[in-house]
Amino acid sequence: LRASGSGLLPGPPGLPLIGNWSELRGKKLHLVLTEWARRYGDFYSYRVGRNSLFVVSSVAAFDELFAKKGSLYNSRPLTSAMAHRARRRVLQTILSGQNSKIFLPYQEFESRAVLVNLAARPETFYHEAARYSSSVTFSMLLGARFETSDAVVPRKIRDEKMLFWQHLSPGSWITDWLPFLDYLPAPLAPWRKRADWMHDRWHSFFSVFFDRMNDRYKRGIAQDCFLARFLAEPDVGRWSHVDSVGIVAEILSAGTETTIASVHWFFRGAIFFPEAMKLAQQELDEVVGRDRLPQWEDRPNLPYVEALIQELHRWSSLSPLAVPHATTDADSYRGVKVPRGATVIANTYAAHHDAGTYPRPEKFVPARFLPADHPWHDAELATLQKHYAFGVGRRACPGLQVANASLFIVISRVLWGFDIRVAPSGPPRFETTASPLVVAPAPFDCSVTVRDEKAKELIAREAATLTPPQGLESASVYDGLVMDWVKQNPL
Ligand code: HEM
Repeated sequence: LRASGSGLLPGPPGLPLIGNWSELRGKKLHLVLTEWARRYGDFYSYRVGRNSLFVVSSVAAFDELFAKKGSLYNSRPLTSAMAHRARRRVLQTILSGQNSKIFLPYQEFESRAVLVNLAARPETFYHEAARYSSSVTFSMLLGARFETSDAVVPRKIRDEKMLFWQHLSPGSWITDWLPFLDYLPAPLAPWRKRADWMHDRWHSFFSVFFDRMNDRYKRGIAQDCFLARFLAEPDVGRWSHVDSVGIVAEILSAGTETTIASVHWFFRGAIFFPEAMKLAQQELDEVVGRDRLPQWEDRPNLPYVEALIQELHRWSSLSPLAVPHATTDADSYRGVKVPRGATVIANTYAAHHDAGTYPRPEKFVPARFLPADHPWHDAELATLQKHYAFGVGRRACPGLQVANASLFIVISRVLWGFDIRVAPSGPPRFETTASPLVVAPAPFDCSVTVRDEKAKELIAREAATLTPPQGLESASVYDGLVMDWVKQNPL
């Protein structure tokens, strides 16, 4: 316990000057913070340099701080580019409510393409997940789609994102969110130069997409897409290049990798929890039958598939620490003083893996999210029927509806058409990718086979008739531009 205002704040003791830095270096931050939550409780702080970070790790504390005291706990640390209010408004307008329906034709079409591609080359399922999610976001934002699962652009976006986080953080990404970076003199803060370099690089990379569309718009040849509509707004002139490119960067980086990771976790879950997948297939066969694919209209009649997606969010916890929040004013919680501008991390991974809240948390059991009157409802495991995968409080993910629709249509169709089993080489080891904000399974093998003759026939018919929604161009137009950019911006 360390003194904090009138209270004593639990947390790991750490060393003078560097705080807990050395305990975090090279480790997966969410795992260390979860271990500390077990030791120090659901509200503790740790230190990096002179700065204290507060970690909140239980559903009760999420509700108390991010919901009840929402006006105090839902800002972003000042260094975050995401703090931009106007940008948030635009993003929310595009992504939520009725507008999220703009994505539906793309999700509809691309999920059919997934079936066709999986039937032809089942071993590419890992890349196909990336093609699907990238195509949905690119179609909406830029009016372009990826035809093949080995496209260069989604991989480059991911590489740049990894680089972004690695370079902004000397050892631990969270330091980017720390005000103390700003106070250290330059010789003690070599990362600041790197951070500037990385911000410039990030902006320059996403300008490739923005500038091309801007140019097409000016020449009157832009296809209908969100970016073209944004450029047509009367007050667009008030937006700086940095902010406009920032919208493109945020949608491409926040929207794509998360959905890709979800689909990867789904395939991994299917290998280890076949009984859950069998129940979903049983429901699909009863509700949809074997003569057609699941459609949007089926969604309300497929509660088990819906529950499977909720459980996927909880079980995977792919954004384990959400995005750090900051306080807008000083507060006191459980007798502990939380200063104004403090970084507050919602450890949703820890909450999702707390056996008191979600019994047997390591198990993938969709039945815990089924309504109580459903015959497959699992009363023993169903204590809390909500999760925090999209973050906490007012800052929660604006892409929630888009993401859930993307997942519903692709997961219901894949389960309708395919069996997913352990690969002949055996079950995959547990390895995750190193990205700090999004944790995904590293590439792995599994066996994906068409379920029956009905599925085979229907997918063959799809293959013969599938045509993309009108007005979309091939995203390969960006391949050359992105590769030229890579050449001009070597590491
Ligand atoms: C499985 C899919 C997804 C997950 C698990 C997810 C999760 C999250 C989380 C945890 C946050 C931070 C919330 C907080 O601070 O408490 C976030 C923010 C955000 N997400 Fe998502 N997300 C997903 C899909 C998407 C999609 C599809 C889009 C857009 C097309 C999107 C756009 C954003 C944006 C723009 C923010 C930043 C909002 C802000 O800073 O105010 N996300 N997401």
